[in-house]
Amino acid sequence: MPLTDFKVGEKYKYQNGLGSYHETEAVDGALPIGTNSPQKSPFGLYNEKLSGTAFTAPRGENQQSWLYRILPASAHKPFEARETDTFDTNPGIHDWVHSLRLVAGAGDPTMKSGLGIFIFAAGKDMNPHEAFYSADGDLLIVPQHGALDIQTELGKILVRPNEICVIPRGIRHRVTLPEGPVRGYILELYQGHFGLPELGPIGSNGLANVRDFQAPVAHFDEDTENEYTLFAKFSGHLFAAKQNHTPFDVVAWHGTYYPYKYDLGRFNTIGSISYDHPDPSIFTVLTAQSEHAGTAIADFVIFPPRWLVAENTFRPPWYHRNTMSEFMGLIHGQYDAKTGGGFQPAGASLHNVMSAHGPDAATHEKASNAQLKPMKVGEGSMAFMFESCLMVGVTEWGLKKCAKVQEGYNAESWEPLKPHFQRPTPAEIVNGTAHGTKGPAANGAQVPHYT
Ligand SMILES: O=C(O)Cc1cc(O)ccc1O
Ligand SMILES: [Fe+2]
Repeated sequence: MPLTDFKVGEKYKYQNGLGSYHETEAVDGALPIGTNSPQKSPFGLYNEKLSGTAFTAPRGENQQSWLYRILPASAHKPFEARETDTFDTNPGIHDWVHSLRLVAGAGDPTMKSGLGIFIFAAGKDMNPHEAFYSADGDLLIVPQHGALDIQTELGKILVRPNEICVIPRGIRHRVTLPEGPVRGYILELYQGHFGLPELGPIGSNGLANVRDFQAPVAHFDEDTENEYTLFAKFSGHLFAAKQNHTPFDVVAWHGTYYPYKYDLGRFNTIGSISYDHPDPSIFTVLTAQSEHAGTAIADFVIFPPRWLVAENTFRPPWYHRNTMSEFMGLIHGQYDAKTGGGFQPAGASLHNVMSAHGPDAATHEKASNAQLKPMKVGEGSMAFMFESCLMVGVTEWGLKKCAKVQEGYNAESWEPLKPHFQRPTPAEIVNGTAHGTKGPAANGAQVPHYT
């Protein structure tokens, strides 16, 4: 069910549409008309451009916004290196910035290539006089527990479990926790940007619909008295700079480069209404394509509650080996390929390039004997996958320090699988009854098959 049906109040206001040109002003008349960079902007604001792509990127890809603010972003003292891996000075309770743990990744932010996957678990608000940005990439945030109140330069966003948000590279933000501790996953995209997948024969609507993505409206604070600390993640390292004014002073903005949120409950899920289990690409919410069309640096894929009606079909995911890597997480409920108990909410799995995987033994047993009535799977459940064409390496933290690795994963999932093969008898072959199962023949038609 969509979450965003109920009112969240005046504090959060959004404009709908992804890839759209948006414009918003917190004070009427703050956007200059017919010019981006007038000699003097309305109300004495500074003009500032924020580029999300090279100036010369083709129009279809170009992303940039114009910000009209009280002081420009450059008005800060020099950055100094801060602890990167050692911020655990206050054990157990971290704010957003210090809660991010790199668990896996591929590539290198200095080359603007690849991605990083983080787990976060924060227990306290960021200080009111702090802000953070990542120069390394776009942050796709998937909360699993608790709400994130994210004040960005471009406005405020509330993100709860079953919603996601994207904060593009460079956008300053501050995270507070209105409902207490939070936990979740982040995919940081070091190259390109997320967009919607092509729909092909599906047609002009379906999957995640454009209008369900929400960008914030402009919101600004006025403070040129207090000292602020600006944290930056740059090439995987943390830096901090002081400034004597709030970074959240953008009175109006317009453009195509902005943060946005999406309620996963609004996803229009499509599946097989005849037979066979389709590829999970039909569940892609957002994709970041490599230069090779159809091959993603990162796909964000979800497994929402849905009806399964396929006839004569082994309905869970098939056993498979993939040239892509598959990092999965569970927001809530149970994933239909893992009913044996190993994969829990807030957990994660990684099936790297060519790692053989599929339903665990309990799921196989159940699904291969189930009566194939229409059935709803995933009720109250939401699993997701970060799928990448890259080989994803696991960090020292992911392998050891987190101390959460499920050592018996293979043993519990697939080693209990039993062979069921029965060689046909010569009589069965002669009688022509040894052809295996026939196709679905839902309408009684003969399905051709060959021996
Ligand atoms: O491995 C997984 O559980 C993810 C997955 C789901 C699916 O329905 C088909 C392929 C696939 O990799
Ligand atoms: Fe898979």
